[in-house]
Amino acid sequence: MTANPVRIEADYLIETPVDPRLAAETMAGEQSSGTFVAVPGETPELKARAAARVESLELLDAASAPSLPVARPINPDGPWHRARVTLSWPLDNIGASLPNLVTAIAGNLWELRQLTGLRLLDLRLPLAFASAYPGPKFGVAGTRELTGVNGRPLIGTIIKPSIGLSPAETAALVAELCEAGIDFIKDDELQSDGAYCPFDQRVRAVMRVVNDHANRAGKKVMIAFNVTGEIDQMRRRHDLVLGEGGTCVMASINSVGLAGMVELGRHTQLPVHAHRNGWGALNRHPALGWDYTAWHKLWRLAGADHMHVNGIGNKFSETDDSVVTSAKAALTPMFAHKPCIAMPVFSSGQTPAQALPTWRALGSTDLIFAAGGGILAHPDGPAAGVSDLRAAWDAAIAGDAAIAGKP
Ligand SMILES: O=C(O)[C@H](O)COP(=O)(O)O
Ligand SMILES: [Mg+2]
Repeated sequence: MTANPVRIEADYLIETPVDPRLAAETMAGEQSSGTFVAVPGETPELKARAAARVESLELLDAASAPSLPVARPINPDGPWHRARVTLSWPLDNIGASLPNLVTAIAGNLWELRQLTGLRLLDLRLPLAFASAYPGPKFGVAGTRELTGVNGRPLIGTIIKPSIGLSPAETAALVAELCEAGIDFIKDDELQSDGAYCPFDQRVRAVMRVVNDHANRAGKKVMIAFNVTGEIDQMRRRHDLVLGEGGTCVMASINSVGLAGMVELGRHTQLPVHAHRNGWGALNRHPALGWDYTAWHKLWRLAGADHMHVNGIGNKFSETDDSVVTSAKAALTPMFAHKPCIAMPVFSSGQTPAQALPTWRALGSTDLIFAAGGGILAHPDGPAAGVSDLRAAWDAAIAGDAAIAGKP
């Protein structure tokens, strides 16, 4: 059997009380043909075919204490070396399969007692993944075409209160926002198909006002309806949105999982807005979990057209640098022939004050800038919230910092 030379690569930050080279070899072994002890069948031929490999290891500063607990610590007094490690796997171990990719690059290795810290930083996938998965069907260009917005970000909001409004109340708010000139509105991720705001009734009520407005004003506002659910429900909800003339669906990607998102990505005839709620559990501790740069590639391949990246000066715990790195990653091509660009969505405590710093940090207008409280809590009402945000972005792009800083 001749080994296929095509390999998957993943970069990690590791922290370990053992020799980092040994720790990296343990990761590679555990995640491919090895286990805690040599087994007879792991022949040199089998290893040549199936073993993961340590491609590179760069020593970094040591930690002063272990970042993560270990029940039976090895070398309890340290030192805890840190290193950047690249591992590779033969593509043929798993084929071009996103769910199995996650098991290979991000499976049991989180639990290894040889590691007191492990973070997956980035990954590089063979072209077979580009062929096997849909990727975004609309991306930036398709979203701009559907909304008619060019040369500036899409100005958006989130229905607030997030939950509690009836379909008629939701539609009334949408009508007001359409009149105010908004480009994009999304359901909050907490709003799905509850008893007092059923999905079907909400879509019909909202699309009635969106279509009316489009007929009168010639501008169809993009509404990201939250279709999150089981796979059949998502397909059915998507079809309803499409049938009512809607132009976007939203899914909570951690809730529907990779298989759910892949199926939605294959089925969809509309842009898919990917809400990343739950992300904090995968990212918040610096010595554990994923960097967005690695993680978001899974969802882009699965079909995410819009990817949430938090926002500058957000209401959560993420640094501005991390937010901007994520947004730039979403706009960086994954494959030369299939870039899979996803439009970054800045959302979380956003107001007109963040327009200028966002523009300066990103240097691109290819984003959705979604302000829930930042528009709907405006003292002069939602229409004033929309026009202030639009003015802040226009001024930022035109270089007028004074107006862009207006609260
Ligand atoms: O789903 C979202 O993106 C958030 O609910 C944002 O809401 P905010 O703009 O009020 O923080
Ligand atoms: Mg929300």
